[in-house]
Amino acid sequence: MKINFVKCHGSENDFILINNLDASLNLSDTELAHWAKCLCNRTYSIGADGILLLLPSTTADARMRIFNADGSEPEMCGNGIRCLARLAIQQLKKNPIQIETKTSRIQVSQENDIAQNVFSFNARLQNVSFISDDFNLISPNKQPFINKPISLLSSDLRFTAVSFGNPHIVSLVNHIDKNLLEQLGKMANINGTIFPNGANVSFFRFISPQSIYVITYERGVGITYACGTAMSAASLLSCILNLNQFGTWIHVFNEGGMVKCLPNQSNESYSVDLLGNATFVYEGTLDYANGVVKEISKTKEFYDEIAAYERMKKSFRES
Ligand SMILES: N[C@@H](CCC[C@H](N)C(=O)O)C(=O)O
Repeated sequence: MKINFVKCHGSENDFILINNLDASLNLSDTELAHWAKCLCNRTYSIGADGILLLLPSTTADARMRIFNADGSEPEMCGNGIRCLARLAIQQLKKNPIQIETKTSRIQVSQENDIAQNVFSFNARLQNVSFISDDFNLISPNKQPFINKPISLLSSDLRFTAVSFGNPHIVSLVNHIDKNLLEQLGKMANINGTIFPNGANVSFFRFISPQSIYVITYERGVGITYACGTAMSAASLLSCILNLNQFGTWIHVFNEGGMVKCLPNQSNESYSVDLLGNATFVYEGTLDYANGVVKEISKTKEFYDEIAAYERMKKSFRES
């Protein structure tokens, strides 16, 4: 069986995107988890932070499933949904569209390019919550956990817990210490002692008004170039901490580039528009037989897109 895929990235958070809109591919959850572990391996296979599946939906225009590199299935992926949106909008010839995720329905749209020839998409993240069963152990009284210490993680940092479907804790820091982030990320994801289902852990730094930097230890992956839901969480927190203002676009820089976030507050409900690239790197084919991937080949490379994205990144370094 030959399966086509697209290697793509959002802020260099990279994915293997499989179009199964016609439901012709019938893989069990165990097989998909196994595929994610094998295909995301950067030493022996394609290499990626996760696999994305574009599927038909009965409640929206399309459905997304994502599997992390370790085979776990998270609820949501902000960078991934932009890549998936690109393929779905192309296939369905409709813009905007609604995409069903594990816990929500998200409006995605193609927008003006954020930089010349950098295909750009917006995801309106509305299922934002400070209360979630994922935070029961740090907040047994089910109160929002905002800018407070988590003694099991650190004696001096303060964290805010926020769910975008998937659980995040975010800390404002003056200096980014990647080793510390990795250490805390690992601690937050062992044994379910602090978070029953693990959590994504991020540090963010204030650069200037409307400009922050975010780095994330992703549950099920490790430190990535960027995490879309984490950047949305950090931009929201920057407003809560009065560093930025609701209703104003924030440039969120990351190891892999930049996205723009627009945090909004209406009464007690929050949303974040996440606008950024969805870059195709190459198309390829997997030859799959008897439960084993026999051969992986590249069929088309997107050199122009890769170059446009590199130019965008270079322009940040120069400014
Ligand atoms: N990279 C993603 C988040 C992917 C899921 C995450 N690792 C989790 O387990 O929650 C993003 O861009 O949001």
